[in-house]
Amino acid sequence: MPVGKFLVQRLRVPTILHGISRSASSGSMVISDPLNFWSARRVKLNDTAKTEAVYEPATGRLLCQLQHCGEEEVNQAVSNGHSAFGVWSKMSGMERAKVMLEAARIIERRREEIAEVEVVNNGKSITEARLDVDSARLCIEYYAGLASTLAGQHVQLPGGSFAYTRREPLGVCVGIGAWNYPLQIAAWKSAPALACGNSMVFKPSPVTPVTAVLLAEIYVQAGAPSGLYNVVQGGQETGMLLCYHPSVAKVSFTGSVPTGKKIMEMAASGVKPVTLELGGKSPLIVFEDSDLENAVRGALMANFLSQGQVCSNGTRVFVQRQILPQFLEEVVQRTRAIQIGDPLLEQTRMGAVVSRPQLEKVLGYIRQAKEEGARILCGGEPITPADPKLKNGYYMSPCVMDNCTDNMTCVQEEIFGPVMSVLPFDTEEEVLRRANDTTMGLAAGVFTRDVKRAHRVVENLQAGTCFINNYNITPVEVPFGGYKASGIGRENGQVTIEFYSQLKTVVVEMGDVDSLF
Ligand SMILES: NC(=O)c1ccc[n+]([C@@H]2O[C@H](COP(=O)([O-])OP(=O)(O)OC[C@H]3O[C@@H](n4cnc5c(N)ncnc54)[C@H](O)[C@@H]3O)[C@@H](O)[C@H]2O)c1
Ligand SMILES: C[N+](C)(C)CCCC=O
Repeated sequence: MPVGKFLVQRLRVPTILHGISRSASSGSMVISDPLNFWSARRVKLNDTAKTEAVYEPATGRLLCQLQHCGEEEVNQAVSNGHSAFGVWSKMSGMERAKVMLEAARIIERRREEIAEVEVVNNGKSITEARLDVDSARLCIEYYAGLASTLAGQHVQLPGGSFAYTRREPLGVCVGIGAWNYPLQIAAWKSAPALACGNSMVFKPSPVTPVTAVLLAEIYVQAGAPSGLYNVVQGGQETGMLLCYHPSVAKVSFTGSVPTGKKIMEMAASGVKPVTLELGGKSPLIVFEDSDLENAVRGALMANFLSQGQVCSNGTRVFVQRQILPQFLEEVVQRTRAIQIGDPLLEQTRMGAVVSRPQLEKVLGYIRQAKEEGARILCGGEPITPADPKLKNGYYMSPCVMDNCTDNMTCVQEEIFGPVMSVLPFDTEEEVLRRANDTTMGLAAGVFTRDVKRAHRVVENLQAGTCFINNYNITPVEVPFGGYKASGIGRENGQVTIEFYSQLKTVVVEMGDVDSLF
């Protein structure tokens, strides 16, 4: 990692963020401005609004108070979205691209400060947060590039008549996000939506409400019409108001499977299309002929990014029995070496879990795994870093477990924390059956030097995204999404245009009407 380069950029950036005072050190950022956003500005709700405390995971300190939107505010945001849609949907793709590219340019310029805010709100390391900001920017750039390519077909009909199709936007799209990739999720949803000519009302997770609003300000600064991308804050109630809203054309959701099912039911009542990016319990298969060094690196990337709070994580690591001892030795050694601590420090590779309840939940899974017979090879303990300002933060050591079996809770359920379960296997046929034996199917990975086996295995894996000899790489040019209960639709790549637009067929008669009556 070119840490030196990052450091230089960090020192160069301005230190003032709208409504946020900071100095690049955990425990010092203050967020005072309202976090709801429509009419091209931050909106303070009246004092009767429901509020919720938001914490800094690194220190456990109160970061801000979130005001939840109710029916009146959701109506205002959707109505703003509607007004913007009237303007934006009539602009050419090139005109829309210009605004989006300007937004991308602003994000690039403000990379460091945005990444720092993400760290303070989410707890992930600054190194990872920078990559998330890059992914958000790249996604906006990518869809800006596609905006002017949206086109229909011309179809010749008898007698000189013809038909054509128009690819049209849907209207006001709702985005609802999870807390693990707050800015990236907001960008992965808004970029294709806006490129297609839609407007968006986005609701971040109430745990991580801050950076989605920065994106809203950036779109406005880039020249977006007022109301093009709005942010309403809140939890389940606010989300439900959005899903049921009669003026909302589509819901794009990222979150857990149980919530995804509810979203689908609510959208069904209004016959609205949904994109669902849900959870996973993905397999990573390591064959005995793998490049062991790369397989170990891949297993770490598959389990410990973002404190293990990654939907696509390969948390069921199947290792062919012949190489199990060497694999475990290497994985454990490297896991023990992961630097845990203040997520704003350059050397930190694992920051804080997002919240106290999430930390307790993850530790609870580890306790249960032990009771069910798993052996803890390293980690799995709460940690109190030496720095006194971090003493109330939500830290734990990354955990590797073996002696796992397919029926254990830790192997069946999404833990969403830094916990790797290792399972031995003997044959390709056996591992495929076991890898697919789950209701979910977000991602999967295979490490092998045998190119034929690699492709044969991925062909038979029931997962929307498969990695060969790597893991958790998600370039914005390629589709990302799940099979089975892990989701519906895709994000990223050209195909996502289909999920944010609709086709209108126009039939043109050039002769007389040939009436049967
Ligand atoms: N597939 C993906 O791309 C992807 C990416 C990131 C996270 N995830 C998944 O997200 C989950 C973790 O995130 P989470 O805990 O924030 O998920 P969650 O399902 O609890 O919440 C997600 C969002 O839904 C909102 N919400 C909750 N109940 C709602 C309701 N009844 N109606 C409308 N909105 C409602 C929440 O406020 C939040 O904004 C994990 O399962 C993870 O795998 C998936
Ligand atoms: C960029 N990652 C690490 C693959 C995360 C994708 C989004 C899932 O949580």
